[in-house]
Formats: sequence, structure tokens, C-alpha cells
Amino acid sequence: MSFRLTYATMFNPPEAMHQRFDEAMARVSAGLGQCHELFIDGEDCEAADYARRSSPIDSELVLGDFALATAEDVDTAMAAASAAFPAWRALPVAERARLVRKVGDLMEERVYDLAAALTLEVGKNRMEALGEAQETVDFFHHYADDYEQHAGYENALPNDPLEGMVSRNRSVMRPHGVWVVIAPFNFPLALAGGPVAAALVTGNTVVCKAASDTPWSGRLLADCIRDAGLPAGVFNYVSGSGRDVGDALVRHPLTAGITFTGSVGVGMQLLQKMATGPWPRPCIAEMGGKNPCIVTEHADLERAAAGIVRSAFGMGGQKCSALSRLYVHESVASELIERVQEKIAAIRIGDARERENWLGPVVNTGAYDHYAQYIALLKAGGAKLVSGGSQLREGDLARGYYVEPVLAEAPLSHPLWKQEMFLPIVMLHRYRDRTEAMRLANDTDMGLTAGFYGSADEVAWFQEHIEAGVTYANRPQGATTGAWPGYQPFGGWKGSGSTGKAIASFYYLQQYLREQSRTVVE
Ligand SMILES: NC(=O)c1ccc[n+]([C@@H]2O[C@H](COP(=O)([O-])OP(=O)(O)OC[C@H]3O[C@@H](n4cnc5c(N)ncnc54)[C@H](O)[C@@H]3O)[C@@H](O)[C@H]2O)c1
Ligand SMILES: N[C@@H](CCC=O)C(=O)O
Repeated sequence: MSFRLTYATMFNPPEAMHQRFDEAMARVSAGLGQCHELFIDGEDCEAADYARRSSPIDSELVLGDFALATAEDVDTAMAAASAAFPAWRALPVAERARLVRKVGDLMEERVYDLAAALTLEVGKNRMEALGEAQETVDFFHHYADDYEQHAGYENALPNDPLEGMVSRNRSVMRPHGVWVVIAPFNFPLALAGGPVAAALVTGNTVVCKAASDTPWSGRLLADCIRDAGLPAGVFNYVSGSGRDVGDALVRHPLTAGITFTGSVGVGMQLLQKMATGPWPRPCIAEMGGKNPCIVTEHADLERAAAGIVRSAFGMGGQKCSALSRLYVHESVASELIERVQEKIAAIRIGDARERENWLGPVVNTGAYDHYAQYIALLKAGGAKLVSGGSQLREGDLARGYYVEPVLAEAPLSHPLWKQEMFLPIVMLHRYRDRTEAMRLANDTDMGLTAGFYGSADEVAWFQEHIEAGVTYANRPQGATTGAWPGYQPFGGWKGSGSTGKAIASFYYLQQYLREQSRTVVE
């Protein structure tokens, strides 16, 4: 079987992938320092102001100057998207699907260059970066295929049971209009690209905003969409802060719907704003996680340790799916801790461009400072740091935001059990009986992912009782991380998601559409 890259397979890639990534990194690095514009109505648009951005790998490594949109730019982009809507929605299903699929094809040709940019901009290691670039490709293909296979979700219904007249009935699904996509920093390509693909294929036009830390990835997405030949105005890209540009998009009168991916705090505000106004507008909010893992006395501890380390510390814990709470049966806790410690000791931390470094920097100085604050809070609250706890400042590392992975055994009263930290910090509790472990695992306002290691007999109990949208049992590839379009639908329960329908699931695309019942009497 030939190698297929997913987050589950990325640990043993063929040698050629490394070679091609190194070549792409050299190519992309040679082009650093350029000016990156907004993309509105099919054109590059100069901005009134630009932000110079550096890599979290090394603050002296300048990535380029990135446009900061104004409220006026938002207006122009919204007007362009609105003007393009009637013609775009009128295209036949197959034609829109063809164009969306073509964006995916183009991205696939550029997958190594896109990954190199992701490593430079976010600081993720090469396999995480290649994974994200390929995941974005798969979103475009997946949604194009899904929409086409369902023939745009149009269905004929029985004629009314009338005598003397024929009354024909259909259910059709129609797009809403201009769909706003607001992306997070941690998967700036995939979590912009996925919702953009869904909105476009269903016939909406799009204005997309990247996070302040990651404007480059969004602009690279815009380049692929432009080069695939989508009509002007169908896709528009603006970069800038959430407070200014994001808020202007949310409040804009032409905004027909939103897909937001980010923190619970911002997501809840957006949901409220979208519920007010002349009518409620749809808001798909994919939000934070505080993801637990339960390890029972029957678990395969080697599998558990591998999955725990990958999910707690991969990408520096900066995944919504990251493992942050670990509940281990007291009879196996010491042995599991030992195995986790061994694996932490083997982690190479450093410049994410280098093949041997599995753990790169955290994203910015804010995250770096938060790390020190959380460590102080853990210690002050009686937690024992079993591993890690220091920022790394030796040599070249001092120019980036490098921190040690942390395993902290913490009293259950510690407030950090409840707060998403978004850093490589996992808290541990030894439990006596599994009912207590399940109660603790569910004792959070969030419910995104959850992991379990135990006997085959216990898996059904875990699945039945855990309050999470994405679950994994006995998975060494990741206790709580690593969903892939087409394999694991990805969405949160409770405060982690507003819809109960997962990304790339059977029910996802319909959320970008509104139903119209059509009765015609002949
Ligand atoms: N559930 C998921 O699928 C998923 C996936 C990735 C990340 N996340 C979550 O995202 C968070 C990390 O990403 P982040 O730090 O970029 O999140 P964030 O909430 O700070 O920002 C997300 C996006 O919202 C914008 N924004 C901020 N304030 C805004 C406002 N008032 N109005 C409109 N837009 C605004 C930001 O500029 C950014 O583009 C974590 O909580 C993580 O769990 C969730
Ligand atoms: N889809 C990714 C997480 C995305 C959120 O940050 C995973 O499943 O690990």
C-alpha cells in the first residue's frame, strides 16, 4: 500500500517527503520579506497599513509585511462578495464542484511550499505542517465530492393527494449569501480552507479573515483560489485584528452567515451577535477544548504513553484537540508516569525547520509569557511538576518561544483543571474507581475530544458516558488528537461547538444552506 499522509500516519513518512520539504523550505525562505496584500474582487488590494511579522522560530527571521484591513476594506470585500453571489449560486452543481475541486488540485501541487510556510509562520514541525496542508486539500475534495454526490441536496417529494389537479413538491437547499469565515492561528490554512470550501461549493460567496498571527497562510489560500480561476468577488481575503476587522465582518449588514473557529469566549460573543438584528443569522462556532483521557488498570500502558505524549505535546499543545487532563487508575499511575517521562525526555525541542526537532516554539510572546504564568499558578496551587516547567533560553533558542513539555500532578481543586491553556501542559489525577474518573472527565463546560485506554470490554462504557464530540479508544497515534476528513468527523459538544454537527461529517454542508419547499400546481 502506498503511503497516504494523515495525522494518524505522519509519524513514519517516506524519506522522499523529507527531501521535498527541505527543498520547499529553501525555495520559500528565499522569497521571505515580501509585501502581502488583501485580495478583494479578484484583485490584490493595497492596504493603508501593514504589520511586519517574524517567525516564532526566530524573532529575527522576518516573514514579510502583511496588510491590515480597515472597516472600509471590509465594506468593499462584502460588497464584492454580494455582487458575485447571484451568478455564483446560479452555476450548476457540477460546475461549482469542479472549480472547488480545482482549488484542491492546485493546493496539492503546492503542498510542500504551503507546509514550509506553515512551519515558518506557526512554528509547527514539518509533519504537522505537511499534514495541515494535505488536510486542506482533502477538505476541498471532500466537500466537492459530497455536494455533487448529493446533487446539491435537492429531493423530489410525493405529489399532494389531490383529485383533479397535479401538485408537484420538491425540497431544495439554497445558499444564504455572503458567508464570513474567521480562522484561528493554530490551523490557519485548514480551518480557513475547510469552511471556505464548504461555503463556496454550496453556492455562497465568501469573505475570509485570518488570525492576526497568521495572515500569510490565509493569503496563500487566496492565491490558490485565484489561480483556480474562480470568478472575481466569489472569494475575498482580508487580514487584520479580530477586534477591528473581525468585529466589522460580524456586524456587517451583508453578512448572511459565519463560520468561526477559535476560543469559547470570542465564539460565544459572536453567537450572541448573530442571534440579534432583524433576523437570526447562522453561526457555526467551532470552539475550545479541555480534553480528557482516562487510563484504566487494564490499559496497554505503552500505547497509552505514546498517545498521551503525542496529544498533549504535539504542536506545543496548541490544538483544540490537545490532551490537557489525564485521569489514571491509581494502580498503574506510577508506571504510566514513568513511561510518559521517558518519552518526554526523548522529545527534541528546537527550530521547527529541522527534521530532528519534533517540538517547535509556541506561537508568540503572549503564549510564551502565559506558560510562565501557568507554571507559577500550578506550583502555587499545590501541583507537583513531574516533568518540565522551564522556558528554554540557551543559544539560538533565546530568539524564539521554546518551552518544555509539562506533566503536572495537581489537586482537583486547582482552577487550571477548568481552563484551556493551549500550551504543552497536561494535568494528572490518580483515581480509584472509573465512575469517579468519568465524572471528572465530564466536569467541564467543553466537550471536544476525549481519549480512553482500557480493555476492549470497557470501550463501550467509555463511549456511552463521555460527553465529547470526538472520541478515541486505545489509540497510540494520539489520545485525543488527529482527526482527518473522511475518517473522523470533527466537532464539539457543549461549549466546544454550537451545532452538534461535525466538520467533514454527513451533516456538515447542509449547515451552509437553507431549505426551500417548492410546490407547483399544474
Ligand atoms: N473546535 C475547533 O475545531 C477548533 C479548532 C482550532 C482552534 N480552536 C480553538 O481556537 C482557539 C485558538 O485560536 P485563537 O487563539 O486564534 O482564537 P481566538 O478566539 O483568539 O481568535 C480566533 C479568530 O477570531 C478572531 N477574533 C478575535 N476577536 C474577535 C471579535 N471580537 N470579533 C470577530 N473576530 C474575532 C481572531 O482574529 C481570529 O481570527 C482555542 O481556543 C482552540 O481550542 C477550535
Ligand atoms: N483536527 C485537529 C485539531 C484542530 C484543532 O485545533 C485534530 O484532530 O487534532
